[in-house]
Amino acid sequence: MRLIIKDNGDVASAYAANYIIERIKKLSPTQQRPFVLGLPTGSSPLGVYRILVEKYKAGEISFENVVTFNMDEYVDIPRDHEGSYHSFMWKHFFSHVNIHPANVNILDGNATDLEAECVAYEAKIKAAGGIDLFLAGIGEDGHIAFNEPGSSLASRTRVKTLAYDTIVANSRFFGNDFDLVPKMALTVGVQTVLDAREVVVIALGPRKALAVQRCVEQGVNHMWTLSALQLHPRSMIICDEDATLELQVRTAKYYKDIERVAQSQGFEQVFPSKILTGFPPQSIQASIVVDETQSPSVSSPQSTTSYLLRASPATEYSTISRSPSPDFTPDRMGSRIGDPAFTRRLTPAPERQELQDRSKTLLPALALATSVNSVNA
Ligand SMILES: N[C@@H]1[C@@H](O)[C@H](O)[C@@H](COP(=O)(O)O)O[C@@H]1O
Repeated sequence: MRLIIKDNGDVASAYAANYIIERIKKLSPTQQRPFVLGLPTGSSPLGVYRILVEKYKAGEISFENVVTFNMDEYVDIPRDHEGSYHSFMWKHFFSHVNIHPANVNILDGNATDLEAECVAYEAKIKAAGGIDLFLAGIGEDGHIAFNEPGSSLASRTRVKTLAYDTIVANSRFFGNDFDLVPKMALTVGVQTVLDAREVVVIALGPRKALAVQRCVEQGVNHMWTLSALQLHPRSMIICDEDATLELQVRTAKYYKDIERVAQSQGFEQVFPSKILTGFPPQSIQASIVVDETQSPSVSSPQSTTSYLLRASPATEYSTISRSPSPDFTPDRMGSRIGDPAFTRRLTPAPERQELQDRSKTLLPALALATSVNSVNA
């Protein structure tokens, strides 16, 4: 996972927007092979959308051949309600660029069969060739999309009950009236996000600092679902200084340092194309029976993390060419070293030997003491 730390929200947003633009341009999308972009809502991506719109208006980028999939939508609020994610996306992004409305995909929180809507959404993502880049925000509790604490890290698009903290945090979009915030949402799953070829997260402000710390410095944990990105081969969190406030100084410095090196090596904006076509790793590919035409490539994705997150033991990694670990080989270091001290320590009953050793050193001393005493007497 890369962590890009910028001085403030504007610089971080510009970095994210430019990154997305570079990625779209690099792919040179066509109608047959569009760029598939996953998108979030919330206040964090607003700066990114503003810059994307500016760059579009300046003729620097076209969304003609871009297909989008939004992360989530509330259940049971009218599509044209100003708090709906449909309204949000058209207001802040879609109506300002040349995207085809038919290429915009947002979950329908008013579908009569919500489960079927979720299943169809996953199928639609797959039919589009998978998501090239998922832009995401982050909740204060570390959620990604609406994958609240405790969500399965293998989850897919589904109906989700919102956490109390999220309802409180999002009440600002509903006139600060807690009761007006929908209590349910449709959301892509953690695994849906992990299946994207690339994930870019924007995290701004001190309210996100604890979540960033948990997700970057601590382990993969379903209570901070963004932490699952640690399993993704190409994920990146772009944040401002305020969002790093809970990180150790050492961590922030480390990420700034390696980014400087990456920049000097020409890796700053775009990964070398061979990385993009080279996963899952050769070792995994070789052991999986797949139709050659379905082999992972830019146009036909196959996520490494799907394998990593599989519940059954991983069998993809061959152990044939690996020598067994010395830890499991019955061997006595003492017999190799030939030092009597080691041999002695490795006897089957060390306590008894210790007694024997002690008696060997104690008895002569005792004998000496006895003889001195008898002389003094
Ligand atoms: N479902 C969205 C998330 O996708 C978003 O990341 C989060 C943070 O929003 P903000 O950026 O406004 O803090 O809000 C909502 O919960």
